[in-house]
Amino acid sequence: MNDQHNPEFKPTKTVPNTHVDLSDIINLFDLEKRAAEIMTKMAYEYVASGAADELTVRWNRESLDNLKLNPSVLRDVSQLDTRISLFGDELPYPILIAPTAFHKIMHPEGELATARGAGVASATYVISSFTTTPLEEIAEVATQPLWFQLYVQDDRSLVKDLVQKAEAVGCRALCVTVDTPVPGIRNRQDRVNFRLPDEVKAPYMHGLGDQKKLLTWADIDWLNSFSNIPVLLKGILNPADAEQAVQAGVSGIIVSNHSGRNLDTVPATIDVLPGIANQVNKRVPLLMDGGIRRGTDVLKALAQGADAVLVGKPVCFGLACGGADGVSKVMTILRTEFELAMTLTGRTTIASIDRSVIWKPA
Ligand SMILES: Cc1cc2nc3c(=O)[nH]c(=O)nc-3n(C[C@H](O)[C@H](O)[C@H](O)COP(=O)(O)O)c2cc1C
Ligand SMILES: O=C(O)C(=O)c1ccccc1
Repeated sequence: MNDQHNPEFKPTKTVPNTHVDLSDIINLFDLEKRAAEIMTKMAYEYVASGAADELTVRWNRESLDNLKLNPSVLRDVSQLDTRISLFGDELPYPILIAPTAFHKIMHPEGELATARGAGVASATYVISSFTTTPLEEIAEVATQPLWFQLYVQDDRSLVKDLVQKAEAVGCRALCVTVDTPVPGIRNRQDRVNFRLPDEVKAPYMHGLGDQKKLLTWADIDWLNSFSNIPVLLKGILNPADAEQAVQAGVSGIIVSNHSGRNLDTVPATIDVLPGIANQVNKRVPLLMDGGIRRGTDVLKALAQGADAVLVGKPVCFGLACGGADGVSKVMTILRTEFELAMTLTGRTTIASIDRSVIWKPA
């Protein structure tokens, strides 16, 4: 979509209206480089940074890189089926847009551009509690399933209202983020004195810093008691918590370390995934995020037990560089790479992607 031809497009002073030529963007790493050149320093540092020494940020990538693939040859790979079913919806491929905050600091059209890009790419978009656009407006432009990510704030009656609003606009699932009782150490954000520009508002949130009544398992029971949509927990990193989540009756689990943005030195998500997958044993869908940048990463995550993955930072960079076009480009690049990875490893269905895809020394 071209901004100039979009009747809803209103330039703001929030971010420069940079619309990059996306034709030289071949992969998701190209996009991050381009984003670093065109985003405001504050927005770039917000998106790109991790907690403290960023060891977990690095490990997410290193552990994915260190897994090697084990192709099977001479199989008929002329027909691929990449569809999955999640909570009654069919997704054409197993990659979702992770919830990320403050899209209007990345692009003037903010979450509307993200929703439009998701629509073009046939991707499910998980809206952040820190959306800078009202849910109704996002729902109006969305053509693919929306999910909602929930941060539980102290005022539980407002939390209930927000869940009900998400349901009312048609969100299909609720991802309750459980890894952020307090914000992590964000040295790079502190150095640029990160704050929202005055004209950008997150209408549903009153900040994370003032959470005094901490979220506990009792709150998950409470959410389950009234939510009419499936409740997933986002930010699980060990089998014991995954087991407790299943016992609590959640509908799904997202293995996540918040892209290494919260507690530095927790392990890479791809490393904890197999143990959690063994524990959960397919009782509920298992999703994973953190460092997914290549189609082979998606394949590896599915091989280690995920049913689907989410991508965060690349979508932010795509949004910054090209609004809806940039978002759809990110998803389409990853989808295309994933299909190639399936073809070249001889796996034509999602069900056929198991641990045998990962190479092991004899
Ligand atoms: C800029 C940014 C903002 C984020 N905001 C949220 C948020 O509001 N809620 C949440 O649950 N996770 C948030 N996350 C974490 C993502 O949902 C996701 O777990 C993570 O980004 C996935 O890793 P990746 O970015 O390496 O793909 C954010 C991540 C980034 C990069
Ligand atoms: O940046 C984040 O990762 C995040 O989840 C968040 C969003 C808004 C405010 C503080 C943290």
